[in-house]
Amino acid sequence: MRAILLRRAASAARVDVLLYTQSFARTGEILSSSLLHVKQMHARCICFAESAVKVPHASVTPSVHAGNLAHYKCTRSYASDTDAYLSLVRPLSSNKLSSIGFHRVGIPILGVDSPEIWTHHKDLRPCQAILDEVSAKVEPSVILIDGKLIAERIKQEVAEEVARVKSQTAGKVPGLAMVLVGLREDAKTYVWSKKKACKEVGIESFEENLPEDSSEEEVVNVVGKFNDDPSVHGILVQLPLPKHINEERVLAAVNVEKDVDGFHPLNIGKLAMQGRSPLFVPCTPRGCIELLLRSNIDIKGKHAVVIGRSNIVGTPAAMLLQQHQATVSVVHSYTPNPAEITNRADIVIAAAGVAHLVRGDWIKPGAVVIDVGINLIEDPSAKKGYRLVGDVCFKEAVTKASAITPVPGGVGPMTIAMLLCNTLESAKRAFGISDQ
Ligand SMILES: Nc1nc(=O)c2c([nH]1)NC[C@@H]1CN(c3ccc(C(=O)N[C@@H](CCC(=O)O)C(=O)O)cc3)C=[N+]21
Repeated sequence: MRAILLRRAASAARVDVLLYTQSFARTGEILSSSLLHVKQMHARCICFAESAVKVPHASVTPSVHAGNLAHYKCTRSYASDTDAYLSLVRPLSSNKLSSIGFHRVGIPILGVDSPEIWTHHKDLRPCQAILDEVSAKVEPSVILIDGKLIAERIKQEVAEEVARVKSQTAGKVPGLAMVLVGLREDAKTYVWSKKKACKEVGIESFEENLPEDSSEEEVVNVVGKFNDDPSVHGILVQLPLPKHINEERVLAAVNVEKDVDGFHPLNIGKLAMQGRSPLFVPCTPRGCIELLLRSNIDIKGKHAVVIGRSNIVGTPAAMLLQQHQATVSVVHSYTPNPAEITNRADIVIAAAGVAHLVRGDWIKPGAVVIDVGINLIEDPSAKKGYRLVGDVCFKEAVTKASAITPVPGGVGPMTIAMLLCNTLESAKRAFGISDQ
């Protein structure tokens, strides 16, 4: 099964090297040294990890990204064999790959097992190298959409409203519960920043940390406990969950009236329908729209292109843009001409999870670019040795766009601000308090 998937993926992506491992975290160092070879060969490479971990290890991610030779994307979990399976650490030429069976067959790859792998890194010149050449050409009129600032304003509004709720309910405040399974570093950071934001605006936060090997039953039980707790108005199950846990079942267990992430099928379903109002809209897509609205950017009648089709960003973002009267195209890893389609967009929302996927030539002059990506890339000049970049090659796009969000400081802080808004709205519904 795994061999078939790997072969399919390799032929789809026209890669030279395929690295496969059970977990980036465990095999980081081995991968790093293999990737050095890859780098020297100027090969195209894809790394797979069985665990759905995308970013975490500085030791791996920067190497993967070094020189933009590689793009990687963790796929869904496959059959879980025993040891870390690092079979294909083979920096081979394409010819050699063919000789061992990795043909460029070009078959369409469809079906549930198809991994989401982007294959459009045509230009192997690292984005960084081009940057300095173009930086002189930046349009002075381009608007930098400051997500951090806008999120701060929203947090102030939320804080004022929380105070009003408190005074009208003899001291009751909104409550947000977070369920974290396992000990992923990045997840802990996110949960920490969400708790901090809650504190800033007067929302009470609850946290339940479950061990990585918890059973689905245990996770569902914790969700149930928060469902029954009247001081909790929002429940957030931090994603991704460990692979032995059925995400669909856990998310469906969240009381739809406390689903501040907006991931409950009923909320998503209503979002997809005309004339229905979901109780909650997913935070990141809502944050993108809010950035547009608060920057006085018209959505109505505009052509919007959403890059990526995930359940948590791409798909709900496309639905939300339609609710706002945009004409929407969704570009994904099987779209043959993503640059061409994106180049027709007035508004681009990039949510593919691939660093620097969107290059300058993808952007129509004057387009508005919202970059949802959060990717770590190697940067020796940075204190930690890596830095955060988006799905958009910022310095190229900034020469074309009329407005653009940075990473960090763009969509990220808005996700948290929208979570606070959703929690506040939920509490107001529970307390029977209307908007003033
Ligand atoms: N059930 C669930 N709901 C989520 O909303 C959810 C999730 N699971 N799993 C993980 C992702 C990721 N996420 C982020 C939130 C804020 C920033 C953020 O504030 N980023 C800052 C900086 C971060 C930094 O510097 O490290 C920025 O972009 O400026 C990033 C990422 C929410 N997620």
